[in-house]
Amino acid sequence: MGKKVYHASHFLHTLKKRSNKRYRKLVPRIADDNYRIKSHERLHGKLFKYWKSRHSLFSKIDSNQIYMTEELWYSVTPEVLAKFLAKFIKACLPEANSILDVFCGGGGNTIQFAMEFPRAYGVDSRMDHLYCTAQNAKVYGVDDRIWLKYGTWDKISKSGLFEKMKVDCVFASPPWGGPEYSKQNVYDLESSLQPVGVTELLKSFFKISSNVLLFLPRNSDLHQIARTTRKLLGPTAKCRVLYVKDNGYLKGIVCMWGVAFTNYQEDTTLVELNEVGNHTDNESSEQEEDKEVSSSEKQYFSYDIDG
Ligand SMILES: C[S@@+](CC[C@H](N)C(=O)[O-])C[C@H]1O[C@@H](n2cnc3c(N)ncnc32)[C@H](O)[C@@H]1O
Repeated sequence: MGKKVYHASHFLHTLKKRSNKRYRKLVPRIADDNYRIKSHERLHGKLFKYWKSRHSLFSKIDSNQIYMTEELWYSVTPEVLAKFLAKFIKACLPEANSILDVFCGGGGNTIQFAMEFPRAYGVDSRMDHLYCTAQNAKVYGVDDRIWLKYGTWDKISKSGLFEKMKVDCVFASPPWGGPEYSKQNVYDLESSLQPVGVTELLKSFFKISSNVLLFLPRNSDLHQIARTTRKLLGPTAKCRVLYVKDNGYLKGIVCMWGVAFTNYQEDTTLVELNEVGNHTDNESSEQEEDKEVSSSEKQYFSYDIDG
C-alpha cells in the first residue's frame, strides 16, 4: 500500500521504522497504557455521562481493550450509527472497494467501514488517535483492512495522495467545535465547522470522489448546504440529507452527494437504524446482536435538497 500510510495491524512497528521521531513522541504518552479503557472503572465529572453510555460507543468496551483519549469520549460516532452508515453506503455502492474516513478519531466509523469494504483508510492529525483506531480495530478483528495516515487534512489533501489511491467514497465526521455547537440556533457550516468551512472541505473531497458523506450537527444551516452544492456541482445537483436518531435522540445529519446516494430507493430492510439503548453492564455482545436483529424501530428520515 506504499510507504505513506500505516497498516493498522502493525501500526507501532511501522511508525518506529518510518518515523522514529514521531514514534518517540508517542511512546511516553502510551507507555502506561493509560488510554486503555477499563470499562468498569467509573469516570467522573464531565466524562461521567459519556462513561455511562460507553457501550453505545463501542459494544466491545467490556473487553477492556478499547483505547480512547479524553477528546474521543465526546466525539466517537456511536457504534449503532456507524454500523448503519457503513451498511447504507455498502447498499448504495455495492461494487466499492475502498472508503476514506477523513477525521477518523478513535475508529468508530473506520472500523464499521472495514467490516463492509476491503479497504478503509483513516486520516487524523493526532497520532494518539490513530493509535487508538489501530488498537480498537484489533478488538473488532478488522485491523488487516485498515490503513492510517497521519497529518492535517489540509496538507494531505494538497499532496494528492488519495486521488492517486483511487478511493471510491469519502466520509467525514469533522470536529463541530465542542459541545457548544448545540447552543447555536442555526449552526453556521462556514464559520463553525473545523478545520475549515463546508465549502472548502467539500472541494477537497470532490477532487477524490463524487461520492461524499458528511456527518454534521442536527442544527446545520441547510441553506448553506444547498448553496454550496449549487456552487460546487452546478445548478441541478442534489444532496440527500438523512436525519439520524439513536435511541430516540437526534444525533445529527448525514449529507450525501453522488448519484448512488441521491438516486437510492429506500429499502426498509436496509435503512432501519435499530434501537440498542438501555445496555446494562452484564450484557454480552451476543445479546446485543440479538436485540439489534429483533428490534425494528425506524430511526431516520431523509429528504433531498435540490441545488
Ligand atoms: C469528531 S472526531 C471523529 C470521530 C470519529 N468519527 C470516530 O468515530 O472515532 C474528529 C477528529 O478529527 C481530528 N482532526 C481535527 N482537525 C483535523 C485536521 N485538520 N486534519 C485531520 N484530522 C483532524 C481530531 O483529532 C479528531 O480525532
